[in-house]
Amino acid sequence: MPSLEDELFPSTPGKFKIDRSHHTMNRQFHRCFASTSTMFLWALFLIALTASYLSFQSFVDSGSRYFTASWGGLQWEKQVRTSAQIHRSGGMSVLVTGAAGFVGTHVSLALKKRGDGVVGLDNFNNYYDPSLKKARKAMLNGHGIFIVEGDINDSRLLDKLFDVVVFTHVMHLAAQAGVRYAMENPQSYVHSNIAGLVTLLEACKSSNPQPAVVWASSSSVYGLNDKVPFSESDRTDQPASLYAATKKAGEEITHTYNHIYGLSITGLRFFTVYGPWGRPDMAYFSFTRNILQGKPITVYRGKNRVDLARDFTYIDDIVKGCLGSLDTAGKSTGSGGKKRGPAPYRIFNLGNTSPVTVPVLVEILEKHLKVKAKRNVVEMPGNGDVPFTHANISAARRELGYKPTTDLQTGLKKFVRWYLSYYGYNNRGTKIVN
Ligand SMILES: O=C(O)[C@H]1O[C@H](OP(=O)(O)OP(=O)(O)OC[C@H]2O[C@@H](n3ccc(=O)[nH]c3=O)[C@H](O)[C@@H]2O)[C@H](O)[C@@H](O)[C@@H]1O
Repeated sequence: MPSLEDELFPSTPGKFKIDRSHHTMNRQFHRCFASTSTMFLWALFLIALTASYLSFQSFVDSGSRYFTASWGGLQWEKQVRTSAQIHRSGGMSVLVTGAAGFVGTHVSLALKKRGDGVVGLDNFNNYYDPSLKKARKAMLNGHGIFIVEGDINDSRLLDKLFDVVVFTHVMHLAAQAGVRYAMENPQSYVHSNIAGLVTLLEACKSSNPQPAVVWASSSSVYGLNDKVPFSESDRTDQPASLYAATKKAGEEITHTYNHIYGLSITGLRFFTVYGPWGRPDMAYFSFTRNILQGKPITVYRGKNRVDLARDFTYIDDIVKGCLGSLDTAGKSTGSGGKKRGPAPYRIFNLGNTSPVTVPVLVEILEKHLKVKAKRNVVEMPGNGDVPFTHANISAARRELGYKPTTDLQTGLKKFVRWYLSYYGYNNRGTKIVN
């Protein structure tokens, strides 16, 4: 039988080595542990020691979180409140996630300009050049819009924001975008488009009153659907990329929050949005950069040498669709995390209804840039792309008053003008050296 001494101090090499040949010490140990009351005291002492260690650890943890967090404090709360203030009668206070993103910047600005309260949230990740996001933020700051630097996965931050402001609406645009990047970094899509979405919906559902939620789905949910034009009632169960799959999952997830908790939900299927302050990862943007720098561009082509086509949609039209969605959203019905009645669940295509092929996109850019592109035409790799997109927008026209007015020629002209000025080119496409 092992002695009590062996059980308390197992002879693990290197730990608590006791010199067994030392008689005096041995006797002292036996005396020490002989009575049960001494043992009890030792046990109490050990428990107290462990407990104080654990509480010290949690103090250190929360302390470091407090010191490293880029949000919180009285001054911060004041900035959030001021930014959320409504300056028109019947206006709304909107939390815009992904506010330093392309669509987020334009929507935030449009809301602020018409007198609504806006608080932005963005994690400024480096999926593409964060300096462009910082520049958008600076522009928004200049218009009195405060952008909180934080992640939609941070439930403490979201709860805090809902504590500080009574948001009537949430415009949820934060996401991991990009169709082809999903093969490189699949986890980031799950992190933002699934986990982040759920964290945000949890905060919305628990908020009292609940806000109405309008969020960005994607035309990519139509996947391999070949019935044209794409209508909201068409099949969306054949996604061609993980990106599309996470957006489709978002549509199902938001449905459950509508069904169980009474959140008012509007999902917007954006069709290849482009324009000034756009996303550098998208074709029209990266083509422009390469053409100006004299570098080749890769133009994908579909099977049987068929050109790929997109229903490119100009940002100002998309903004009108977003504001129309917020204006017609209808209230959430839940409170205290409980549904009190049915709430609206809507999905709309926001497209342009006139697809243009990628080679024509390149021709338009060449014309506006006055520079010839070096094309490298390759067969579309199996990387999640779909051959074409084409929106049927009758539902959005009917319910939101959505009516796109900018064709690709006009929209790209505005984009090119912005690009040249932002990146310091003169209007002949020559870089201005300071
Ligand atoms: O409509 C949408 O829902 C999606 O629109 C875009 O996705 P995509 O249409 O693929 O836009 P681009 O990446 O700009 O590509 C446009 C077209 O150019 C083609 N392309 C792209 C890149 C390239 O180097 N070469 C090239 O020919 C693509 O195959 C595609 O046909 C966005 O990137 C997605 O985030 C968005 O959800």
